[in-house]
Amino acid sequence: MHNKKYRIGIIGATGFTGSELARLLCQHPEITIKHITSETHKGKLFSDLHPQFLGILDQQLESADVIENSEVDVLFLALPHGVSMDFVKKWEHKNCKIIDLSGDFRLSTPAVYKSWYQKDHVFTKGFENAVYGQPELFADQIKNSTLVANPGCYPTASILSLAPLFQSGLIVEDSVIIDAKSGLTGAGVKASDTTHFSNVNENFKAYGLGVHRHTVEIEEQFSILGKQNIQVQFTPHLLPVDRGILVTAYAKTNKKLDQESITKIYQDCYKEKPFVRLRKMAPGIKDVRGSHYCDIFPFWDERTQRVIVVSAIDNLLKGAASQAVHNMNLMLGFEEKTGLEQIPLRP
Ligand SMILES: NC(=O)C1=CN([C@@H]2O[C@H](COP(=O)(O)OP(=O)(O)OC[C@H]3O[C@@H](n4cnc5c(N)ncnc54)[C@H](OP(=O)(O)O)[C@@H]3O)[C@@H](O)[C@H]2O)C=CC1
Ligand SMILES: CC(=O)N[C@@H](CCC(=O)OP(=O)(O)O)C(=O)O
Repeated sequence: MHNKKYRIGIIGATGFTGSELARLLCQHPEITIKHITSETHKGKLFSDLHPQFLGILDQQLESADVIENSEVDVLFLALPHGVSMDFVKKWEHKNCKIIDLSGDFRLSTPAVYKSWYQKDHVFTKGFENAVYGQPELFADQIKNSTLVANPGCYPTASILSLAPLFQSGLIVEDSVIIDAKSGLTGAGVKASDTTHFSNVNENFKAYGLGVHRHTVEIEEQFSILGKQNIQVQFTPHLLPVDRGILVTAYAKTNKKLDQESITKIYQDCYKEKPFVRLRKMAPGIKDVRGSHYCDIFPFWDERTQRVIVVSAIDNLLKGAASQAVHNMNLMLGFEEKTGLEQIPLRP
């Protein structure tokens, strides 16, 4: 039997992204799941909570405190923001790599974090080491890092939609509008008024206008790629579906393009990126559901002289769990596609 060398732990395994991580990692050829934690359900079997794992991962959920002295090679934090930072603080001096799925280490400074998350950061030192884990853009830094800040779901779809044009210096500063829609699992496993069936079913609404924390995450990454200070207008919407994010991004360019030239820019940027697929027409969320793909269609609107880019991801996968596994593959030196080649699930 193939010897699975690397041991991993998932803190917060009962949540939506934690259980998606478990699903992917159960089938990963190089790792073994050593610990899965839950505070609310410690002592129960994972498969009692998530029956889809029956006979596959009948492992006991432990309290995160109990595993503090255990050794793992990679620790995934699938915890709410504001909670993850405590665990990074506790684990960062140990000989393990940490992949944090929350927003706690994605931004440039503790001050920026405080202004968008309305919370003091308890582990500001982590900002010095954290690498923004967008594998298509920062693979070299990710390979050498010990702390990866896994990108947010809306930022993943938004950043990949316009990165080629920012890298080419073609975007007119402050012309970017991002209209984004997410399925309900983006809101986490805990029920709330927002996620109540009758508030979501057959409904569709915008939220977080002008204040959503992903605005600054997207702006910071565009500013790095475009080498200038970028502001974006970002509006998220809640879709009455389980999973999926669709982004429609609009921008002005400082040079006249056409469909052929814009297609070429995207082909050049993503030619060696196996999980970005360039489409010939606007993708839908079902085209990527259950997979690690980000499907993108860049369109030049000759009439308005604007670029319109549509991108689609699965928020729980490319927007969270599979992106975290992609980062792990880079950090541990595996082939980047290992364990990530699921074909999208449709209809
Ligand atoms: N859902 C999505 O599409 C995306 C989520 N993310 C981010 O990933 C992280 C996880 O998201 P998601 O899986 O949706 O969240 P969930 O709310 O579904 O799950 C979070 C888990 O964290 C555990 N938890 C909560 N509070 C504590 C605590 N104080 N100490 C220890 N464990 C705690 C809970 O488990 P228990 O009570 O069993 O201990 C819970 O199952 C979040 O930061 C989120 O913002 C990022 C991109 C996309
Ligand atoms: C639909 C929905 O509610 N989505 C979440 C974002 C998803 C997410 O988890 O983002 P972070 O990792 O940055 O917290 C929201 O808007 O708050």
